[in-house]
Amino acid sequence: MSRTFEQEEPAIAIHGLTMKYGTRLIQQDLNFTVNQGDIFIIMGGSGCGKSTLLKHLIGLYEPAAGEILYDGQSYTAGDEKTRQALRARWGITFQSGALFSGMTLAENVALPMHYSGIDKSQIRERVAFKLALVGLAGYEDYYPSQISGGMCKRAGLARAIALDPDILFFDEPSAGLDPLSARRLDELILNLRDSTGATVVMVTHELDSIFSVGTNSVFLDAQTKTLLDTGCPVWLREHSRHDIVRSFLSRGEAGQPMASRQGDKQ
Ligand SMILES: Nc1ncnc2c1ncn2[C@@H]1O[C@H](COP(=O)(O)OP(=O)(O)OP(=O)(O)O)[C@@H](O)[C@H]1O
Repeated sequence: MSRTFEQEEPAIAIHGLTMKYGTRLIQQDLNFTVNQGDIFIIMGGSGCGKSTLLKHLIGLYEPAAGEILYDGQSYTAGDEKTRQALRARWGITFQSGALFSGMTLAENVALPMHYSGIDKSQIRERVAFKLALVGLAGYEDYYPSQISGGMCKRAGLARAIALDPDILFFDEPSAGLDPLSARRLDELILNLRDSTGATVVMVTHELDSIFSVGTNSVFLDAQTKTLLDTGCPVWLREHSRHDIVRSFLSRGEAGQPMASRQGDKQ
């Protein structure tokens, strides 16, 4: 499917989404959009439902109510064929979604390619290209145990972009990294967005990341069990009408934005 930035449809539109575990309500009546090319941050206090929202976005859980659309196409109401076609356009990296330790970096990155019908003769070259994109050229034959945590995260990104996804989903991409490696990962995410044109959706607690790469966001509140605000994090820090959002975003020093912002205003 081609990626057209001129189109009016948002990359993702969420209408009246309610999420539950059994009878336990996590969040209700969420309405927001993720635009093409956004680096969209899902934020909020601990336990408010950020990962739960991400899992709904990638179809791991069914909404208790509401609808999720991609490029105007309903995933929620879609049949399995529609859903499969939509999923094929996503790249996903989970915090715990580590690399397979018994496989080299090249084998890890090649894994999704083997299931996608890509010609075997092209795989090695494509893997090398993806590893080069994340700064790991020449590391094809290393095992995860032979490289640093930051490099492992970057290899995870290479695997997530193996099939040229339109949307990248990350859960706490920089968790466990030292500040310098976390910053490098942010820069990489920004570069990948710019070089591949993918939309990025990520859960993160890290204020530095939120401000340096986030072009758009949603703030979930555990108490009211709904979203309080949506928009560019830098803008929300100054202008959210909710004290709790401004105060959450004012904790600590905010770095200068790295992103060439597409949504500095709401
Ligand atoms: N599979 C599950 N079954 C039942 N309850 C769950 C499940 N997963 C998460 N929860 C609960 O749902 C709530 C939201 O969890 P979630 O992990 O989405 O929050 P979060 O905002 O990502 O949290 P954190 O910032 O601490 O990572 C929590 O109270 C959690 O205990």
